[in-house]
Parts: sequence; structure tokens; C-alpha cells
Amino acid sequence: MEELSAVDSEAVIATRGLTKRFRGGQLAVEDLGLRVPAGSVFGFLGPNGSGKTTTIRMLLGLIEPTSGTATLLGRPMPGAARSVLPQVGALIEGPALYGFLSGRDNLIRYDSADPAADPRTRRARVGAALDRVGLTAAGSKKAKAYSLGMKQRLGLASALLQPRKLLVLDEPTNGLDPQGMREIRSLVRELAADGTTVFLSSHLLDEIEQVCTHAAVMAHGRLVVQGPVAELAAGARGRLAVTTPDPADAARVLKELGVTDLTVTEAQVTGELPQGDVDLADLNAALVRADVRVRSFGVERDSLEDAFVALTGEGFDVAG
Ligand SMILES: Nc1ncnc2c1ncn2[C@@H]1O[C@H](COP(=O)(O)OP(=O)(O)OP(=O)(O)O)[C@@H](O)[C@H]1O
Repeated sequence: MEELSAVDSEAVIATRGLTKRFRGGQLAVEDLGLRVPAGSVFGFLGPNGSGKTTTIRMLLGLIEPTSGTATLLGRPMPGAARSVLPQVGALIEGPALYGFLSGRDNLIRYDSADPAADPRTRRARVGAALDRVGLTAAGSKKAKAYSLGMKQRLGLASALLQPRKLLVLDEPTNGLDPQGMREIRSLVRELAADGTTVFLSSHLLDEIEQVCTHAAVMAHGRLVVQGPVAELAAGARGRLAVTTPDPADAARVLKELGVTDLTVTEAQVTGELPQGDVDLADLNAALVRADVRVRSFGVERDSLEDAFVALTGEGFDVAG
């Protein structure tokens, strides 16, 4: 078992051939090889139904894989669950809260259920966790009076009662308003700055771009791509945009130079840059030589969303 950690000691989560077929025959996750580097904020991205929750449940030892292996903090799951899980904070599905108890009392109750938690230091631990998520002032309010964002933060506080090497968050901003989303995102950044590896699933691309250092993209139970977010976004080519009072002439020149998928409007031409190395200065010079008057000239950087669509040929169910 120890060789597993020797193979990839810097990976906090590593899976090989991880597969889950449910009893009804539904193949939810297929041959997944995931690698989550230590210290990363890792976005696990995919449309609804692409297998994210099923993967997370296998990682945490809540369900058995049909085949393949998973290691968490270098130890095999589900075999090492008893020694590994105390170092992992998890928030999957909405947090289970007692509405009639205050936020603070919810955490006290949660902490009391942990046999390893010292009762003498409980109040201090709960106070620190409330402080961590910015709920100190609201700590004595009943949880049922909390906004969704506050409930989600209280759930995070419960995952932070003990020091954690890894936090696993399943759709932590689902159902939150923009302000609630921002709060969770900044909390995730703070936790990562303290050295905690954060693995979070989301179906929102811009969220992943804003907060994650690394990402993996799932579609139909399979891994499409994984790596540093900056590299994933660079995977898609940029789109050239030229603003000009002579769009027809500009389009003709650009076409001759290999620009494809041209779109011409009254004052602008956009198109896909040709494959390979293209010097934008040459394109601009060619336009000028052909007496095309250029007001602005540039490449619109593709987002991770463009990269995703290019890779999978599908978009996201953003409403879902
Ligand atoms: N217990 C189960 N029994 C049978 N099929 C299941 C079960 N759980 C999930 N599935 C199916 O497996 C596939 C992947 O589901 P999963 O919940 O892992 O996706 P997801 O990416 O987490 O989506 P969501 O964000 O909607 O939870 C879906 O087609 C789902 O219907």
C-alpha cells in the first residue's frame, strides 16, 4: 500500500481507471484518472449528470467503485478511510442543520459527535470556526433565520472544526446569490492561502476560472481534460477582431491570409486565426497595404468556456 504514496506523493487525490456502474446499468464514471496536486484549488467541472458527485462519493469512500483505484492523501480509499478522513473536510449536498438551534449550537452539536474532539476545547474550536467563515456576529441567531449563503458558510465551518489538509466541496455555491457566491469564493481563496488543498465541483465555468488554479473537465462520465487553468484556457485559439469602416475589404484580405470562420458586421470583422504561428503584425500590415482603414485590431482571448466547447462540442446547462 505504501508504494502508492511513493508513486505520486505530491498528489492529494489520485485515481486510476476509476469506474462506477450503478445497478441499473448506468455508467456514471468511466476510467477516470484524476490528479490533484497538493496546494491547488482544483475545480471539478462538468454539466449536471456528468459524474462529479459519483466521483466525490467514491473518493470519500461513501460508495465502492466498480473498478479502478483512488488514493486520498496518498492512502488507498476506501481501505484507509478511518485514518484519512479525519484529515479531510467534506461538504456534500446541503449541510445538515438544526433550524431551531443557533449557528454556534449547531457547531457544538457537530463537534460533540466527533469522538476525537476534546470537549474542554470545544467552545474555542467552535468560536474559531465561526470566525473563519465570518459568522461570529450571527453565531447566536437561529440557523433557520440564516440566508442560504450563511447556511453554506456554517456548513463550511463544520468542515473546519479540525485542521484539514484537504477540503472537498460539492457545488458549494449552488443556489447562492452573487453576493453569497463571492463570499464562498473568497473563503476558498483564504483557505488555499493557508495551505489547504481545496477540491470543489461546479457546473459554472466562470467560477472555476475565478477561483481555481487547476481544473478537470468531465462530460458523460469521462474526463475530457485536466491541468492548470491557465493552460486549459490557452488550449483554445483566440479570435481576431478588427474594427474598420471597410469591413468587406478587410474580410477579403483576411481570408486570403488564412483567417477562417469570418463574421462581417457594419463596422467589424472577426475570424479564427490560422493554425500555427501567425504574426499579428503581418496581418495588420497586410490590411494597411490594401488600404483598409483599421480603427482597432486585436485578439479576443478565449475563455475556459470556449476551450470547453471546443473540446467537447457542447455547452453548459447553466440554469441547472
Ligand atoms: N444511485 C444511483 N443509481 C443509478 N444512477 C445514478 C445514481 N447516482 C447517480 N446516477 C446517475 O449517474 C450519472 C452521474 O450522476 P452524478 O450525480 O454523479 O453527476 P453530477 O455531475 O454530480 O451531476 P449533478 O451536478 O446533477 O449532481 C447520472 O446519469 C445519474 O443519473
